[in-house]
Amino acid sequence: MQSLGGIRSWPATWRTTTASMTTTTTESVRKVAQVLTVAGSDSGAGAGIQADIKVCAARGVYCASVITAVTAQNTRGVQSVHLLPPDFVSEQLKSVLSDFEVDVVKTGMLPSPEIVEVLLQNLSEYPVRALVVDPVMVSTSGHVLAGSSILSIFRERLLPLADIITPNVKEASALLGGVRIQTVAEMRSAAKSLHQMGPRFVLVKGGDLPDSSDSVDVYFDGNEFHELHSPRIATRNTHGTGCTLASCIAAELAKGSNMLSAVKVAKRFVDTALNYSKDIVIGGGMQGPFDHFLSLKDPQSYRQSTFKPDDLFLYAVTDSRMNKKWNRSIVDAVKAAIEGGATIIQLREKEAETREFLEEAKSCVDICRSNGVCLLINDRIDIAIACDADGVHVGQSDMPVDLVRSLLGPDKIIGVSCKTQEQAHQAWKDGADYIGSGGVFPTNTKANNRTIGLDGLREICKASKLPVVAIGGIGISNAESVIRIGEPNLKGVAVVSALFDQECVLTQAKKLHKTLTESKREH
Ligand SMILES: Nc1ncnc2c1ncn2[C@@H]1O[C@H](COP(=O)(O)OP(=O)(O)OP(=O)(O)O)[C@@H](O)[C@H]1O
Ligand SMILES: Cc1ncc(CO)c(N)n1
Ligand SMILES: [Mg+2]
Repeated sequence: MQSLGGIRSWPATWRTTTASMTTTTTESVRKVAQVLTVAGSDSGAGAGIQADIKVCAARGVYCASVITAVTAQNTRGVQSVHLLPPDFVSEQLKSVLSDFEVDVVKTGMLPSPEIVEVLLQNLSEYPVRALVVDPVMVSTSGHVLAGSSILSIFRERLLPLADIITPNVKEASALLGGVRIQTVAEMRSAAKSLHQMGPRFVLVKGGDLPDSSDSVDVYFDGNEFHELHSPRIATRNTHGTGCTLASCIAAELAKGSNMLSAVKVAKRFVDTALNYSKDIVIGGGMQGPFDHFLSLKDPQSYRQSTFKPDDLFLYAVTDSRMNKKWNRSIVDAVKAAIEGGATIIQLREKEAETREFLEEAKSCVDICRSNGVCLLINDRIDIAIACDADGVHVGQSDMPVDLVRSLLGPDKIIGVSCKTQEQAHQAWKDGADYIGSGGVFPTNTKANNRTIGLDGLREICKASKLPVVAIGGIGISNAESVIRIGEPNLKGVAVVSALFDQECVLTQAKKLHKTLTESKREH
């Protein structure tokens, strides 16, 4: 199996370009990111194959399905399980893997060692870029979906091939021979022991951890731990959270994300979907399914699963003249800014030729996506659509926000520059996601730009229903005074010269990140 280190990336969704229907000489081809789920069917459709297909569809990724078992299952529990013959599972695997360009295989219920065996054989014959193993063993209702007979083949042969495994606390305990896991400290030590079985990354899920007010998942990459916290949502609709999390990781990997970014997006997706569906009623039992398609009904909360206001913390805006002056490409500038801690990137290229800009923007999308950082394009809606950027930033004399929204669709982020309370209100009414406010201090980057000062910034923050990022003449020496205004919806600062009109972008980004972090801590 190829390692994830060499992961390829491409514009991944089926939105990106349209194939020409009329030309006969050159056929335009769209690459679609593809996941194959190898899992069991849940007749209640909250977990298993049905959840996997829904998640991938919601994330813009194609999902093929090889069924290992059929369960008679509802919100009250699992009534019966029927295993498919291993030979027939193998037939399905061959059908899909010999025909499709599968990027990532995700496994769920693998109910017998013979079925794991045919999976291993097919994976050696048809390598894929990444393998996500969700070691499903017991349903939340307590029914055994895969018994102890699968433990040894899991430990010895499947886990060593996995890029990531995602056990819940019970599954982690079973894989480790029954160790006690009841605290986050015990989850950490379980993650470490599981890592020694060979997977490249381990995520121990804490949805079922007793007595915790947070829902904590522990991620281990072999060196470092990350604890992913989210408030525990009070709902009965948690059936299928595990399948959803693993499939969302697979979908993000298929689109080109690195592992930690994929896991973070997946955790946020589960959290947003659970929150959105916490009071729906489907079925009469204790374990209801939730709604994966919130994007169709509540676009704003869907956007929040990829963009959150805190992403505005250190907002880097590129400038073609500065890159030319320091003789570096946009791509190198963006790489250095991200490495130094930039949390969102905007490409603002006023003089670039369209064709060249588009190619550069595509490369920047790949870099940003693999680092889990959103990329916005200034003003050029056409470029944003063509390179599948995460959104745009527009000024008051650019295209109006409601039109931008209708062109970009519900999933994309829109930011607007606002100097007055009225403009801030309008931006909110038109469906923007954040506003940029300034110039806070005088600047040379933008000619004839009125300075609003810290007082003007404070007024706009008070009036704005949207998160605010401050812009204009901000750098290491005055960033603290901006943070110090202490308005809760002021989420960060946007900078141009302070990063890009500098000899070393990386060093300046690191310094500014440190200054902002310290200022935030103190105020
Ligand atoms: N009530 C909740 N509120 C917020 N997040 C939750 C809640 N329950 C589970 N999660 C999150 O959902 C994800 C799946 O975790 P969980 O431990 O429930 O997996 P699982 O037991 O394999 O799920 P399944 O119900 O599919 O068997 C984790 O990221 C976990 O933190
Ligand atoms: C088929 C199936 N797979 C996985 C799970 C775990 O949620 C389930 N309940 N049912
Ligand atoms: Mg659970």
